[in-house]
Amino acid sequence: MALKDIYATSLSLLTDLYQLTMAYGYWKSGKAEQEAVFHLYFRKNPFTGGYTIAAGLEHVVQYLQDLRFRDEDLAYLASLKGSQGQPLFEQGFLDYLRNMEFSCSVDAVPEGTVVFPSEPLIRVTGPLLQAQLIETPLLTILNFQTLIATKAARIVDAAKGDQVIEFGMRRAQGIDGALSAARAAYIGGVSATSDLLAGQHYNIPVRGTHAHSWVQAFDSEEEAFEAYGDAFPQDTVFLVDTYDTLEGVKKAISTAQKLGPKGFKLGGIRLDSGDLTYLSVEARKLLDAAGFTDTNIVASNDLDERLITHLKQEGAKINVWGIGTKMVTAYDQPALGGVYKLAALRTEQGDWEYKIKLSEQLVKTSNPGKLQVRRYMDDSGYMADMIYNQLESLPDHLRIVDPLDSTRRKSIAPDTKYKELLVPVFEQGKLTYTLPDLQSIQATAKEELSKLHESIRRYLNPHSYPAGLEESLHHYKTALILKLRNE
Ligand SMILES: Nc1ncnc2c1ncn2[C@@H]1O[C@H](COP(=O)(O)OP(=O)(O)OP(=O)(O)O)[C@@H](O)[C@H]1O
Ligand SMILES: O=P(O)(O)OC[C@H]1O[C@H](OP(=O)(O)OP(=O)(O)O)[C@H](O)[C@@H]1O
Ligand SMILES: O=C(O)c1cccnc1
Repeated sequence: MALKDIYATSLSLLTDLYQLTMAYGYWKSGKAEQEAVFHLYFRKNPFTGGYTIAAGLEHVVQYLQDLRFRDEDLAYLASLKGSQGQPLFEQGFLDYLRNMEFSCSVDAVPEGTVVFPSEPLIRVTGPLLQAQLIETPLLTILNFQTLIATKAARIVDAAKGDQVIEFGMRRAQGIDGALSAARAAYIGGVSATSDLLAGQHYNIPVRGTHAHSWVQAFDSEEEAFEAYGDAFPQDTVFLVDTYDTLEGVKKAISTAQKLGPKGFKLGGIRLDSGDLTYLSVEARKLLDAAGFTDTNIVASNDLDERLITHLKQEGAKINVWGIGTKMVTAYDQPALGGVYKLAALRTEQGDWEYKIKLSEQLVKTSNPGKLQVRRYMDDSGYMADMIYNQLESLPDHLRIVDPLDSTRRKSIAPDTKYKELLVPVFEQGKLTYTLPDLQSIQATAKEELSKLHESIRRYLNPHSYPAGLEESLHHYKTALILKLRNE
């Protein structure tokens, strides 16, 4: 199948084999329709940071809206054989899949929202078979986009108001790695991408300069700049480091002076190697001395939030940052590690039975119930988050238990303002949520970050934001762990 056709077909098989074998097992044992609650959450903020930006929900919605097993999907499943050559799945099960319509309720945290460990980004309530089947694609989509949106937000924060352009496609982890990263990076706050496919599909502004090969293709740097300037007289950026950076800056200036009378405007110069502080300071002096005071200095070369911060501290005169590899590959944390866990099952009597996954490490033990996250705030910003079980009534006096030290508890004063993070997205399979456009999501992320204290946003040893379990949920969880361990 041609590459372009893969993404054009059904994504119903975008899941692990074990989701289908479990689905078959649920169907055979009569558990397929049993009502279940699953939560998708992560356990640690990425990049040893203090926050995470939720991203990817729009693609989850599109995937779920289109979740139907077509003839070609079922034919493939019918072709799968066990070790004895017998079909893996019975025809009756394949017929069940053919008629299956997505009927779960989905609640999710809107894209661009800041989130913290253990908080459900998505909650799925519905038939066990369906709610299980979608685990892998939901994780695939949200883990990656959330990771990249967070990385981009850190980089944009380090750039302190300078423009950041995403240049990563060539170094991304494959085609969707590039496309999804461009979308997520935009949510995280970059101004533009060099990726035209992302520009076309996601309406992200596109920007670019030129490569070293452009300069190499001419007999001299002057000729190269002049030809590019002739072709693009407005806001052109010349890459100046092909041979000798400061000589390149001088040639960019003389070209701009030569083409000026024809209406040419030098938008910027780009530095892509060498000591970026020294070169940007010297380049700024040359540009200013020639009257090009509003010409931008763009820098690229394996940059990330740490290097940008260093360069700024060193006094670099860079005001536009081109960031590729380290943003789209989420350097130096290649995956978010989000998980999807069963938290409640409805019994035959109609009651909810809460479920937990035990682990030697407390942070890896899942949370039981049907969870919601309440975020408390005052006029200066966000104060604390409380994860609670919506199926139980809340006590009058609310306290949040620190997940890392259960002796530390934070009382919530009555009448403290709050919002609930999970909002309805699908009600029994029907989409009830209006998807915001990407520009609004980017604005949401910016506003959300402004509500976090600076000490939580800093990239080095940030303060941890108070987020934990509501006290009665904490007690229930502890009792359940003890009961299961004793059993
Ligand atoms: N002043 C600086 N302080 C800290 N790091 C810097 C500074 N200037 C550049 N860097 C970073 O140092 C790294 C290596 O740059 P270096 O100059 O050694 O090689 P290079 O410029 O990539 O060489 P080339 O691209 O020609 O192979 C890059 O990640 C670059 O962003
Ligand atoms: O450095 P990044 O953050 O990944 O940004 C993207 C890089 O892509 C281009 O490099 P190119 O492919 O020409 O290779 P280079 O690294 O030799 O410059 C560009 O000049 C940037 O350096
Ligand atoms: O337009 C640019 O300057 C660009 C695009 C992709 C990668 N590096 C640079």
